[in-house]
Amino acid sequence: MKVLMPYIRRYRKDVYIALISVIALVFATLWQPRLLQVIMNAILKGDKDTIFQQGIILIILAIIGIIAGVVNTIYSAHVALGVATDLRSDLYDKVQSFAYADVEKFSASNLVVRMTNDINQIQQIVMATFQQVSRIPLLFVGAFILAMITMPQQWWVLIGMMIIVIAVSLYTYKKMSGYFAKTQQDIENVNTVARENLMGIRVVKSFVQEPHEIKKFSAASDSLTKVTAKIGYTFAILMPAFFLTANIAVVLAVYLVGQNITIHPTYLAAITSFISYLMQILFAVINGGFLMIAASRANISLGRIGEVMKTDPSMSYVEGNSDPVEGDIEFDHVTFTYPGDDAPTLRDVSFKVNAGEMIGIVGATGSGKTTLAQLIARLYDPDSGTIKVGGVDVRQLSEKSLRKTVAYVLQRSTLFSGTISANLRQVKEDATPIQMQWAANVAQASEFIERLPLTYDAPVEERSSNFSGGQKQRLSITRGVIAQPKILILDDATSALDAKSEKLVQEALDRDLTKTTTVVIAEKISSILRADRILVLDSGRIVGNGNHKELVAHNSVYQEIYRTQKAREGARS
Ligand SMILES: Nc1ncnc2c1ncn2[C@@H]1O[C@H](COP(=O)(O)OP(=O)(O)OP(=O)(O)O)[C@@H](O)[C@H]1O
Repeated sequence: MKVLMPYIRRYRKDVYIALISVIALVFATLWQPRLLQVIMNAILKGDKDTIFQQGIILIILAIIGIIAGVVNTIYSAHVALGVATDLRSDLYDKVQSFAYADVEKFSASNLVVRMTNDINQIQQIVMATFQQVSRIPLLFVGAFILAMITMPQQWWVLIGMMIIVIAVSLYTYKKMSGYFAKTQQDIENVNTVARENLMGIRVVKSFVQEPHEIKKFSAASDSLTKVTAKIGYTFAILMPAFFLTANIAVVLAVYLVGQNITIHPTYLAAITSFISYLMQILFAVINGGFLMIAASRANISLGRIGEVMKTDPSMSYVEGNSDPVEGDIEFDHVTFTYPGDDAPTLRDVSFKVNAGEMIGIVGATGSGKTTLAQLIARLYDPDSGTIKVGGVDVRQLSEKSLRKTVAYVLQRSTLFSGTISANLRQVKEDATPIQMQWAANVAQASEFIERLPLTYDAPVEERSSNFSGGQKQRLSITRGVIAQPKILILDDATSALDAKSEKLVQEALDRDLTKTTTVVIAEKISSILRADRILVLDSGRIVGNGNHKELVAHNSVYQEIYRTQKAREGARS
């Protein structure tokens, strides 16, 4: 609730209107049976004046009720939609402020569910709160008092019905809370399975994994179906049970009153009014139950949203200069462990790279190459040691300055849906067509971009599905070089290019980005032969630092990798 109150306060005016309209609505609802009673008695007496007068008041009251109901719904919706929109936007901003490790901790699909499904739950409860919360107690107490006034001798029928209905409601509420918590968890599981499947659809298809994937999805979906069905069954039993209780109360009241109706004809009007109040009490309890169930569901959602809102980004940046720094890189005794891991992935790593140099990083799979690159871009901070870029500790650089200095191109390129130029302008807002063309030339992308009907304004579909793997990599490199960064990290970023294109990219980088420090992580040694220096990683340690010739002559790990690759190439040719 603490999370929600500041958001609700922003809509004070709408809240007041919603609450005032509820009071008008309750008044109209409660007063109508009373008026009916007066009119019925007047009919029995043949008092036309009273029938006419009270009839008009009854119509006015009904109109007031309708208007108040509509106004209440409109303003409750204003508050609910406003709160949900603001909360969603703040949640999104919060997630944007997260470090990479924080997003990994929650998982992307989990955060998506929190931003969509959980926010929807909250929207619904806020709406229900301003429609029902003040209405239910007013209606309940008002109907109870008026029922007692109308037929005081039937007090025990009233109390009996209330005890049964409230007891059943409380029991169901307790049971339902557990079901709703499980529903939320199951929705998340279904989302995770569906998301993983759809993101990896090519792998699923190519490895004929559909039956396995269907089984996985069915398990998650079945669990959700089961718990949803349990909720449905409980409601299916609950509603008729409530109405049965109310009907028994009505029959009992009618039976008891009916015996005396000839002696007291006014009882006829009173019993009609009494039954109306009984029904209003029943509706108040049912709606109260629904509200409690929705509240318990929303409370879980609120907790999940609060958890994200309360999480401080595990990494913060200093404010300050947004200018890029020079391209030197220095690792000084850097050790790094992934959050939650026991053993470090990088151990006591030290090396220096001068601005403008090209360095290659090689090592067996899992040796820590990507991790090392991620530390240069400060996606994580090391456990110990320092990383300097342009002579400054990366922790002392503003985020803008670091992003302007370091461009990181990944093997699995992520382009955003929109257009090619919009993707390039994400890195360089004021990129001109000539600059785009230059960057595309470096990445060997201009040839295919210029064949597209809309060239640089060509659309990029979701997950860039309208481009081939090689084209995606070229576009990513284009985006990486467009701002002429001081440091360019290519993390296996040319793996989908053929040898000739890869060579052309390398030559263009040498020719056009002479001042840029290039860090190339490559599986193939042929990709880094021309590097000024090559770092050899083995189980998170640097075991070699030299050029190709030196390493081939003296470094056993490098020799092993080189030999294995040569043998593989020999076998292929
Ligand atoms: N986000 C993560 N959380 C926990 N452990 C991780 C994470 N990312 C990588 N690792 C682990 O760190 C080790 C090094 O991974 P890294 O990706 O740096 O290796 P790599 O040398 O780039 O491998 P490859 O050549 O296969 O890309 C691996 O054992 C990997 O399982």
